[in-house]
Amino acid sequence: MAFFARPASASAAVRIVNPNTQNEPVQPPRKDSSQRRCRNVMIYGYCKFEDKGCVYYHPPAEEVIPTPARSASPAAVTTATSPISAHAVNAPVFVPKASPLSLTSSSPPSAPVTRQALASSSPSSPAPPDYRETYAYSDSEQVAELDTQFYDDSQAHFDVYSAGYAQNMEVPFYTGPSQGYMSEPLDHHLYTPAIPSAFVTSPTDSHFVHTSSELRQVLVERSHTSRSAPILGSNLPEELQGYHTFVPIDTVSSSERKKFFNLDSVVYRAINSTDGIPYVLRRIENFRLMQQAAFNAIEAWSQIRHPNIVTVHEAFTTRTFNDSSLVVVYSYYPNAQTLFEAHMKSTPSALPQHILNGGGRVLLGQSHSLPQLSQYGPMLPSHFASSISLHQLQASGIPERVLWSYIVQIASAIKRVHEAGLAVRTIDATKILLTGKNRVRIGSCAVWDVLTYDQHLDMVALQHDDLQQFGRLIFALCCNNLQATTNGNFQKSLEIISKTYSHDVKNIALFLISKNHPHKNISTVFEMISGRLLTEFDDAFEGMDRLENEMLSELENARLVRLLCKFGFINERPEFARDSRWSETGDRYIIKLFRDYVFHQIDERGNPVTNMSHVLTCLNKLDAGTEEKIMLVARDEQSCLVVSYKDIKACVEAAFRFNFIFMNH
Ligand SMILES: Nc1ncnc2c1ncn2[C@@H]1O[C@H](COP(=O)(O)OP(=O)(O)OP(=O)(O)O)[C@@H](O)[C@H]1O
Repeated sequence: MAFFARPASASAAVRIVNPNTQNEPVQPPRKDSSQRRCRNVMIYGYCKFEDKGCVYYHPPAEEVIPTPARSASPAAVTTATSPISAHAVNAPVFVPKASPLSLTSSSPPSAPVTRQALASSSPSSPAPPDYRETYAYSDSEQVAELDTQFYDDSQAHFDVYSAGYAQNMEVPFYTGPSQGYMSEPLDHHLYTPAIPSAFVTSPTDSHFVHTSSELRQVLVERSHTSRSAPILGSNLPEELQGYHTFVPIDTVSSSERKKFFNLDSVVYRAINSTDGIPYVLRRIENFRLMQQAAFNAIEAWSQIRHPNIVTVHEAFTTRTFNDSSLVVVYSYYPNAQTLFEAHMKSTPSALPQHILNGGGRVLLGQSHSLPQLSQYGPMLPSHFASSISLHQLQASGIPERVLWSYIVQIASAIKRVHEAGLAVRTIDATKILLTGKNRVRIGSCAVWDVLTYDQHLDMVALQHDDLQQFGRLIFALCCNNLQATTNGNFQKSLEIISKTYSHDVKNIALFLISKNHPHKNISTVFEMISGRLLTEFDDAFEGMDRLENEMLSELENARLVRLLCKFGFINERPEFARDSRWSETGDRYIIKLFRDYVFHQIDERGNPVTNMSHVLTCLNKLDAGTEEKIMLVARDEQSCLVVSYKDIKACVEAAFRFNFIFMNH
């Protein structure tokens, strides 16, 4: 009989051998099934399928060492040939291959074993061991739950496969019924559970981070956007200053030229050849650089790293576009929208008429209104849906909580810039980007500094102007109108703010747009909004907790992919075909059997079992190298190995190292 025996020192694997063939040096021809001793008898001393069509040999009762009495305590069930406990190795009941008739006519799975039934079962009345009992021994608390699960699953399996059974009689490999895997209890230490509701203020929503499923959708959409292909025949340069694959971000017809305030401007996404990362290139058309020193501002801006500022990377001039253009390069945020696009640009066609007529008006600042708006979600980009729905309804502004979040973030960005001795100069709804849920970043920085270099403007005045722009922005957002403070709209806008928002909002907005205020600077602004900062901190930290939790579950993927790669490297190497024993010996043999155990399970009708949770459970346990033991059965069913995940992990590591060394020499 051929089997693999690891040196005792190298592995804790326990071999379960067939006693009839123990001394045979080579693999014998396969016996007729009727002569082969039933594995259930070998393991459990008993086969519950003996009278139900099991074709294997069942020795008379006196030949079999009796199975120990059942007990609710973790009793060991020993076998005639193995000193180990079948329960201890989680050995599933061996269901014999039998004629289709005998199995299809077998009775449906037995009724579930309840905790009461287990407790009342007499120790002196031997019964076929049942792997439900394994759970009872290991954790009695789980029995009731597992019983139900087991029974339902097995019933379902019975029905699902019964039709196709007769066609699948050539069973190449078998390790036990699939029900065992379906009811396998997960070791929750190996999995990342959803964040417990006690850890967050709201189990479903958080201010800065989407729910898990939304987050995934948003990230996938961003990934798609940043990989979108360039438009063919767009006449864009193939390469410019180390950037390639140009894609215009905001495609507009030539009749409606985009403006950077009053200058013609185009925004592209392009990939940097050095780091392979996409960037945004803002091109200002027809700009002639008179002095190289104008780029000093770019140098200063590129030093600024702030979570609410779109980082400036570099700038250059070019004639590639058949004019003289200034190009400033920024970090790229896929699917970013300007505050104007997100909150002010009307999309009337996307809204039902009764809403447009005012019937759907909702009170601002009351977050409980938001869920009702989800019905319009599909028309809106999902990543902004929860924060912009109110605005898409053309109500007069945005919720107060969101507004304060913007105010705090923009104030923080301004403070950083002013402290660096610069002025922002682009605090405008068309230049501030919404890059995530309630996350804003001031974009297009530095362009004005280059454009107006020769005007030698006073920095203090420019910083003062920043605060006024900030005030105008708050008015615009509250009133949903870019012209809220001009064209005679001021009084009306003030009324809207007074009616809709808190006194604090009105105060800060008025303070910011005021002229000649003696103590007007960004530090005073922070004194005024200090009461709102803690809410931002709290929400930001909660967002971090959520993201960390999401990250944890993704880490599992990386671990599992690495493991799968190792399997791929080790198993069935065609270049070793000359050595037919390549995967039949040593560590590789255990790995091969384990691979079968994980991926090539078949059910009692010979159908492949594609149970992902079984695969994930096994791989996670393998990665963790647990002490839990499993029984691996050779393809010829002549030998079994009882090994722990820890042993298998050691085998994988050793074989992988061997492969690696071998391939590198
Ligand atoms: N750094 C960036 N990352 C991702 N997208 C950006 C970035 N900067 C700008 N965009 C996007 O490019 C598009 C055009 O930007 P632009 O500043 O021209 O906005 P706009 O609304 O067209 O303003 P204007 O009315 O002044 O032309 C906007 O949709 C904006 O979201």
